[in-house]
Amino acid sequence: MADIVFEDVSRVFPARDGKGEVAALRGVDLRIPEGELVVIVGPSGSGKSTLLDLLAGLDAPTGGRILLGGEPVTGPGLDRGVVFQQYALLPWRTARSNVELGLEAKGVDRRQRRERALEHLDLVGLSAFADHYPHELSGGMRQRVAIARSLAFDPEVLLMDEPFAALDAQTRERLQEELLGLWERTGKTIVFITHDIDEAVYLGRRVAVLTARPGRVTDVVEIAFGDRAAREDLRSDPEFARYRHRVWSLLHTRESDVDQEVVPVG
Ligand SMILES: Nc1ncnc2c1ncn2[C@@H]1O[C@H](COP(=O)(O)OP(=O)(O)OP(=O)(O)O)[C@@H](O)[C@H]1O
Repeated sequence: MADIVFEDVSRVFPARDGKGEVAALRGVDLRIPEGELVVIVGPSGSGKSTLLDLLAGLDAPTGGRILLGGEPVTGPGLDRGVVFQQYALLPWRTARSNVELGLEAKGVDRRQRRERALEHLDLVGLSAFADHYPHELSGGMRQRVAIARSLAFDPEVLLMDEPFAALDAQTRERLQEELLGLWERTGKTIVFITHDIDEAVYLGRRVAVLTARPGRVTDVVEIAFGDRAAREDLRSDPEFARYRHRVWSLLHTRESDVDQEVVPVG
């Protein structure tokens, strides 16, 4: 089972002004079962991006360890696809050719690359735009291409760092809906980072709440709406408001920890 386990994970950076240290994460414990959609929510500066970078293998913890399928994460790998806030598409490549990128790295032959790219563009509703360049696409479409690119090389885990934050509200809601559909169809493990409580409650089957810096998981809220499809406007549902309040309360419990941001050394 490709479960993800954070065991007492810390990440301390040297302060940018050269004086002391910044503890971005301290003692993070979290288990994410395979196939789960987990949202990690936390205030600005609580170490959300740091946590995702560690899981992506783009950075290493200064304490504790992260296991994926029982193996410690020691660097980036094709078992994890990452989608960032900025689309990170290559402007000189078409949508299809951008989706093919990861497949090239995997050594997939040309014909299969093309097929897989088109299949995944279809999955995100962009078949008709395969030959368009990023500048010819809207923000939402570009982010869909980025998602298709991450899924095309069939990673076990999809890591998403505030992927919809730069989009307008309507597009964001549409992409949230699409992401849920994608998750149901593909059964991928998805770790989604956001600072937006509504987004967390709407998407997450479990919402892990980080304290203010240094980030630590205070609680994991299980979200179970029963029959989502039966509710026309889930966000207006009283149950949604209750979950929202629960997460909000957890986010506001440990703000005094901000004082610990800089720890002098020596
Ligand atoms: N390379 C670095 N060097 C020094 N400090 C860093 C470094 N990277 C992150 N930090 C600090 O670690 C803390 C957590 O940063 P991080 O970007 O992970 O938070 P975040 O929760 O993603 O914030 P936001 O929601 O604002 O993007 C911040 O105080 C940040 O300044």
